[in-house]
Amino acid sequence: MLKLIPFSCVRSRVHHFTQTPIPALRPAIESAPPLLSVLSSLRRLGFRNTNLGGRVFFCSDSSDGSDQVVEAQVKAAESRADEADSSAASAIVPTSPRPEDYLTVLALPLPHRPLFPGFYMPIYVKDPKLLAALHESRKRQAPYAGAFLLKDEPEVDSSVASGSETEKSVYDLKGKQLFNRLHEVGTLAQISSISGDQVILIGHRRLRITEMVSEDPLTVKVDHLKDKPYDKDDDIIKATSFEVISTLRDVLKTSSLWRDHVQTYTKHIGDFTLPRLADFGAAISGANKLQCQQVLEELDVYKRLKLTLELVKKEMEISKIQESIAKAIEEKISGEQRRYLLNEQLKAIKKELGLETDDKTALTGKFRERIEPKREKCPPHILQVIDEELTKLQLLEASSSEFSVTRNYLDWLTALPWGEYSDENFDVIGAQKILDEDHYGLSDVKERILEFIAVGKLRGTSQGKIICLSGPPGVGKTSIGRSIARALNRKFFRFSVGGLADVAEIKGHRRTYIGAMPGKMVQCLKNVGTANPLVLIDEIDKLGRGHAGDPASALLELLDPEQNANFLDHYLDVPIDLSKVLFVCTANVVEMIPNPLLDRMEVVAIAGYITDEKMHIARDYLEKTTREACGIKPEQVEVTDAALLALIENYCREAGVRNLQKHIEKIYRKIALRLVRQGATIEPAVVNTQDIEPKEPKVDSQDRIADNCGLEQMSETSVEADKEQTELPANHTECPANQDADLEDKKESEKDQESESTMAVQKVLVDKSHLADFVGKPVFHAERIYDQTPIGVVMGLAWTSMGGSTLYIETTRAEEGEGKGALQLTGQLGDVMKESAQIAHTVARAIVAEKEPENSFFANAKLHLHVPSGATPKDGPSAGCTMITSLLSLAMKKPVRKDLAMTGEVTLTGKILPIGGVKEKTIAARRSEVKTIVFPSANRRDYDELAPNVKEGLDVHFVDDYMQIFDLAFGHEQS
Ligand SMILES: Nc1ncnc2c1ncn2[C@@H]1O[C@H](COP(=O)(O)OP(=O)(O)OP(=O)(O)O)[C@@H](O)[C@H]1O
Repeated sequence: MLKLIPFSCVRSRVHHFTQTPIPALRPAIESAPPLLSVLSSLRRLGFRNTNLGGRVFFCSDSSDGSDQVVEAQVKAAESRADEADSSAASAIVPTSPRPEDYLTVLALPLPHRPLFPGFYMPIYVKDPKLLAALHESRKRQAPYAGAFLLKDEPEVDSSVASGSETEKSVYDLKGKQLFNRLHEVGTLAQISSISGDQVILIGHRRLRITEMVSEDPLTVKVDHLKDKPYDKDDDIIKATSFEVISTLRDVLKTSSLWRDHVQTYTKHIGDFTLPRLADFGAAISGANKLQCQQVLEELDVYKRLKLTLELVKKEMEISKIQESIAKAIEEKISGEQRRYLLNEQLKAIKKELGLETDDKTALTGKFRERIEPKREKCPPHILQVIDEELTKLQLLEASSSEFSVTRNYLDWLTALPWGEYSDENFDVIGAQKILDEDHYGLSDVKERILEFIAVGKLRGTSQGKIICLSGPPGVGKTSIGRSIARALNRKFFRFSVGGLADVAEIKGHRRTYIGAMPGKMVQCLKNVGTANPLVLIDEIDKLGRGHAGDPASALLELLDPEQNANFLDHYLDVPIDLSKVLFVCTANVVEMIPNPLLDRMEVVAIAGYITDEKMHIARDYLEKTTREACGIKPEQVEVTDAALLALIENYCREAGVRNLQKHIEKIYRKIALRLVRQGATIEPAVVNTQDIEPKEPKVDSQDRIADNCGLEQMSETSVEADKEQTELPANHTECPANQDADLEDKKESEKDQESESTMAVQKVLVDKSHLADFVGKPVFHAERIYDQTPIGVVMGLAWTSMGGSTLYIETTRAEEGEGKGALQLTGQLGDVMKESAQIAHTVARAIVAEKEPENSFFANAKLHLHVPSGATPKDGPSAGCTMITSLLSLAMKKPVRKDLAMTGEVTLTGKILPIGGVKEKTIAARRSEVKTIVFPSANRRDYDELAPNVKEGLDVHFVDDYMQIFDLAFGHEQS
């Protein structure tokens, strides 16, 4: 590029320099030939060149004695000089074409921004005719055209139209259409270079279109505009320009892009007169095209400066925001980098000091350390797998997924208790003590465990076994499991398989799956840390069907003593010895356990508890634990036997004791609340919350009152508190005599009491009479719906998963008429029960025919047999004998004996077959106050095994044939 610059002293011969270009040079420069031509023109004009510090200076002695110097930045120029049409070489020349030479110009549309004087702008000319015309004008040494900003198309929504579409339609504009779309004011642009369809324009001065001359290519007549005259010493103009400059300077500090603009401009134009300053500011700002056009159209220099100031100020704000965004991001990134670097440094330092080895080494060390103490007991094949995996771990890349799989695998392998066994307890007496400590009764289970211990003692080692405890809910199956573990000194692990449907829960997932885990058994071993725990598999009768494999079969492998010495978990993939594990399963209904599983178990049935047993459990176990759990001391509370009995008989009649436990908890929670309300704290001593005496002065009198009312001692404060809360009960009237007798003593001791009263506390008494205060009104039990069974109604005994219960068979005549004999059944009866009703009908008919030949009841009566409660589904053959009795009662119009209940399957010939659930049924019969029970003879053994307290007071008959029942049921009436 060529530029005239001030240059005072290049050589001694050079005297001064003027900024004015040499008139002789003008033609050469104006025609903008390639650089080499310029250089040769200069030389022809007598300039000599000299090289100073990489720059070439052209010097010449002028006729008036002054030197004029032209500096050529040859370095940049030379590289472009090779291109014949080099635009850069034609350069920004601070000379202007004469207006009279360019009154008619080609109109170039600018789609994006106007061109400001002194600035470059590349544009693309797609119109071939226009391009040809531009080439032509360059050839004619008149490389100037008018550049005008295009107006937005009014109907096109610029936000919707995509950029490329807009551009395309702009290039398609021609002639009049294009003319109408051009802004009036534009710039005289020097065509610096043309390469392909790219044209580089250099802005010179403002133009205004006056009229269109020709359409294709669009040529227009123009006026050359001049800035309005202005006073450059005017204070306001000065101040505005300074503000523009200072704002520009501020922006320059932050924006490197602007810095480049300024450098280029200063280097090549360097014209910072006020109009140019305004143009410069607007041109380099990021303002939109209309704002820029506004600046271009403004000929008043002051106004232009003001417009520019607005734009640069806005630019300043934007650059501030940009700076803060950049800063924030930089801070974040540098913060993270810093942390990373520090961590790396820390690692390196630790490694250097030997404090820490790298991840892999540390991990391997950890696993080796873990397995080392177990090495002796660990089976060799396991050790081999561990060693192989450790070697593999060392070879794997720490970030690879394989690495984490191997690490987790090793974690499990090394954490398992290989060959670790807890010392077993072979002390039968000690074990019995522990079992009795935790549970009342359950003698069958306890006996079985003691046998197990005895065998273990004799053998010197115990064998893994599967015991299945079956029984209704809440009879202590789960809790005795825990107690057995304690008695055997084994670790306890419980898992419930109720609803379990995925085999992977038992056998684990293969290691290749993401998030793979070993099965429950391996988790159990890791958890308990010994290889001989007691594993309680809860709810085995509720095992799910299985959507991925059959969980029952997987359990089979786990439980079978033949197979489980080499149990293979999918995740571990090495055989584990589970033969020393004692499995205890629990189930409510044994029949629901898959047969192959049941076959391998020793089933110990736990029937429900009778009232007497429940009393013991409540008194000695449930009450104790609940009291402790509530933080109540024994001396602070008394629950009477009568209250407990009422609770069992009226509120908690089910087979188990869970409901009883809940009720006891409820009572104790209420007691705790009362005690707290009454201010019970450290010194518990006294009182029945129900039977409150106003004053209680002396110890001897207290004893007497306590005898009558359950009141032992009372403080003033507690009395006051209780007066507010409790009404005096009925039995309060029993006490006045004592009160009267002690009245004087009370008065005397009142003063003494006052000082001690704050610490005294009441004792809460729970009696049958006010049990409802604690647990609400008793629940109505519909088990015994008839006090005296009417004709056609007989009580049967049933067994359910919740324990035993009594049920009635009701028969009545629905219709009568010659030959109408039929039987209708209701009560949600299953197929087996329906069949047994049909059998009963036939047998009953045969008996009547034999006993009362003239009785045509069955032949002519349509009968209806119903079993309440209708909403409960029922099934089974054991109600056969009850149905016959009910039908016979109706046919012979005789009610059955009072307090009789029966159960037994009947054959068509009247034979009685055995039934199940003898204990449950006996207990249920007792609950319903039945005195006489009929069981099949085949069940005699089951009955004999029952505890004496269960059998106490019952008249039980064992029968083979229905006729025996007939005699029992109706014989009594006859007699
Ligand atoms: N004979 C007993 N002696 C002392 N407490 C008992 C006795 N039987 C049951 N319990 C208590 O009853 C509560 C319920 O027992 P548990 O949960 O073991 O019943 P479960 O038979 O396992 O019931 P489910 O079949 O519903 O699982 C426990 O708190 C337990 O301590």
